[in-house]
Amino acid sequence: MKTYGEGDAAVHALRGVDVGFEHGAFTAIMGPSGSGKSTLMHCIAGLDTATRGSVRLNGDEITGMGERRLTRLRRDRIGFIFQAFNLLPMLTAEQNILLPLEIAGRRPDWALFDEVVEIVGLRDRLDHRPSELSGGQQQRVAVARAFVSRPEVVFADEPTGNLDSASGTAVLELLRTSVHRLGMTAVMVTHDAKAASYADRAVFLRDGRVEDEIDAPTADSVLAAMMKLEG
Ligand SMILES: Nc1ncnc2c1ncn2[C@@H]1O[C@H](COP(=O)(O)OP(=O)(O)OP(=O)(O)O)[C@@H](O)[C@H]1O
Repeated sequence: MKTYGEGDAAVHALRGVDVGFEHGAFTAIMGPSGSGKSTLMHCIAGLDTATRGSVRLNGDEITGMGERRLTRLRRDRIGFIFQAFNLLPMLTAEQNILLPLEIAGRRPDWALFDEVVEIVGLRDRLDHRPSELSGGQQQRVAVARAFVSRPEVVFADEPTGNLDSASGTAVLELLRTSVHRLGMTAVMVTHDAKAASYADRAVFLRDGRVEDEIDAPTADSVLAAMMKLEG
């Protein structure tokens, strides 16, 4: 449960959401604007705290953790992909990919680095700075950065929101490939039915509640579920 504000001004952004994200799967969180998608992602990623209830990452309770422990948890156990790429402009693609590991004081797993770079197709762009890369390539750097530390879960918040349709499709394909080939776990917030169709499962929110879910979603089945939700 997540409530913003108090009394008459209280907004119940999440009400009794009970949802799990299976290891090794790529899950999409869908729902109309204001349904609580971002709030849910922020609560499960340790970016915000649920007002009541429990959030567990591989069995560890994160609700009630202080800011310092949450910062460490996000750094060591979670990968993030944002709509706005969030790369550092003065670093090369390779340096951007390795930065979270460096900050955590961890040595890269070079075999994994090579595999991730191959999946995202950036081998010949590793020395380029973000300004020398297209939007789609920058997001591929962000995908590589999220997976190269082998986090327990990768969260992607509207990862194709800033991309044209072809680059967006490429990013979704390699997100799915990364999850399946590397045996990792990802959760993506999106309002795009086509984007959700790349996931193994789509979970639908409305008014802060889980209203529906679909296994092996297609663009059509997601659109139908959205129509039902909004109708
Ligand atoms: N910091 C905040 N303070 C007060 N209310 C908030 C805050 N953040 C979100 N809300 C409210 O909580 C509800 C859920 O918002 P949330 O951003 O999680 O929805 P969303 O499904 O991600 O929407 P969108 O698709 O438009 O991004 C909305 O009614 C929103 O106005």
